[in-house]
Amino acid sequence: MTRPVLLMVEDDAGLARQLRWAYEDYEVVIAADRAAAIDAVRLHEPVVVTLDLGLPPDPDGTTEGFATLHAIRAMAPATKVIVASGHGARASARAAIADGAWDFYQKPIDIDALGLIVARAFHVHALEAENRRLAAGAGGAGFGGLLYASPEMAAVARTLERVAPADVSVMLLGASGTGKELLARGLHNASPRARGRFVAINCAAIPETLLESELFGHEKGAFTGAVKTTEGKIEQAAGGTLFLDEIGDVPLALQVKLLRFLQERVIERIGGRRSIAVDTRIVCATHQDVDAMVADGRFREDLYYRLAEIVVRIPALGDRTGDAGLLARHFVARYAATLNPAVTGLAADARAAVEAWRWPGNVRELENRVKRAVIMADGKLVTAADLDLATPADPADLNLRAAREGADRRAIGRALARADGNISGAARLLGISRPTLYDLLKAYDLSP
Ligand SMILES: Nc1ncnc2c1ncn2[C@@H]1O[C@H](COP(=O)(O)OP(=O)(O)OP(=O)(O)O)[C@@H](O)[C@H]1O
Repeated sequence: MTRPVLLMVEDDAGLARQLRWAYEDYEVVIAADRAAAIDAVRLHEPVVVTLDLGLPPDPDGTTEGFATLHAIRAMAPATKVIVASGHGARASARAAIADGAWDFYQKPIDIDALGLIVARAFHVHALEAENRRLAAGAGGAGFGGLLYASPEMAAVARTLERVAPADVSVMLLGASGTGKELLARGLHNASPRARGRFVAINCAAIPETLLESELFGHEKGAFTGAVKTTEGKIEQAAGGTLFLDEIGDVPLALQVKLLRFLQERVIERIGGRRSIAVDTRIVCATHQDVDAMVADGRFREDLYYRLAEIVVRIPALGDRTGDAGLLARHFVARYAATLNPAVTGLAADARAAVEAWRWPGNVRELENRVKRAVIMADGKLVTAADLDLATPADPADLNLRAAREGADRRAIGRALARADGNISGAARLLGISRPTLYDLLKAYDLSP
C-alpha cells in the first residue's frame, strides 16, 4: 500500500533530515522554500502540509510563510496546512489560522505532539472527503446532496437508510429549509425503486382548485380548458416515488380522495371512468404540527396513519452540533468557485457568528446568506458583516445562555420523542405545564 504524502516545508536542513525519518506512516516530502513547496503541492497533491512560517529570504519574519500559505490555499483549498509558530509568535499563528491554516504547533518541534496533529488532520480530511463524496451522490451511496457531521443528522440518515428498502410510507417532519426534499430524494435513490421516477409536488404551492387535477390528472374535456388528456403526478410516479411536500396543506375534500388511492391503489382521472392501478411509494413532508391538525379535525386521522407508517423528525439546523460551520464552508467553496473566486474562506468573526446564530430558516437561510456574502465580500475572507450577522457579543454571556438553551432543547427533544410527539405527555415528563411547553417550543423555534 502506498503511504500518504506529508509535505513538510522547513528550511533548516538539519531539522529536515530528522523529520524525513520521523513518521513512518507517511511518505515525508521536504521543501525548503516557497517555490519548492508549490512544486511539491503540484506534484504530490498532499492532503496535509506542515509549514514553517520563517522561510528564506525572510527567515526571521513571516512574509514568505504567509505567501506560501496563500499559494497552497489557492491551489488546493482542501489541503490542511499546519503552521509552526516560533516561541512568542502566537499572534502570527492566530493570523495564519484566520487566513485558512488548519492548526498550528509550537517550535521547537515535539515529534510525537506534531504527529498527533498531523494524524488528526489526515483523519478530518478523510471525513470531509467522505462527506463530499456523499454530497455528490457518488456511487448512489448515502443520501445524495446531504452534508452533515452531527450525530443528530447521522441518526436521521441511519433511520432513512434502514427504511429505504422497505415499501413503507414515510412522513418527514421538520421546519422549512431543513432538507426534507433532499432526504426524500435520498430515500428514493436508496430504494429498489431508484430506477423509477422521483416525482415531487408541493401541495401548498398549488391553488386548491388545481391540486386535484395535478395529483390525479384529467381526461380531455373534463372541464373548461382541459384540452387534452393529462396524467397526474400520482400516475407519473408509477414504479417510482411520489413526494407530497406540505401534505398538511391538502384540503379535507382532497384528503378523502388521497385516502381512497392509498387504500385501493387505483386512481380515476378527473372526468374519467376508468380505474387505473398505480404502484408508487409515498413519501410526504410537512412543517406543520400534524398531530394537532389531527386532534382538531383539520387532517384525517385515517389518512395520517396511511401516510405515516414511519415518521422521521428532521432536527432544525440550530440543533445539529457543528453542521452550520461545515455547511457554511461547503457553500463558501461552492459559490466562490462561480461567483467570486477571490474568496477563499470565512473570517474568524464569521465563523463565530455562524455558530452563534439560531438559523430560523435552516439550511436554506444559511445557503442564501453565504451566497449573498460571497458576492458582497471585498477581501479574501467572508466576514460576519458580509453575512449580515452580528458578531457574538460577550462570549461568557453567550456561552451560558447557549448552554441553558442547549440543555432545554435536549430535554424537550427527548421528552417529545418519548411521548411520541404528544405535547401533554411531554409536558408531564418535563414537569411543566402545556402552555409553558408551547412557549418554549415557540421560543426555540422547535416543532413538536
Ligand atoms: N444537509 C444538507 N447538505 C447540503 N445541502 C442541504 C442540506 N440540507 C438542505 N440543503 C439544501 O438546502 C436547501 C433547502 O433544502 P430542501 O428544499 O430539501 O428543504 P425542505 O425542508 O424541503 O424545505 P421546504 O419545506 O421549505 O420545501 C436546498 O438547496 C438543499 O440542497
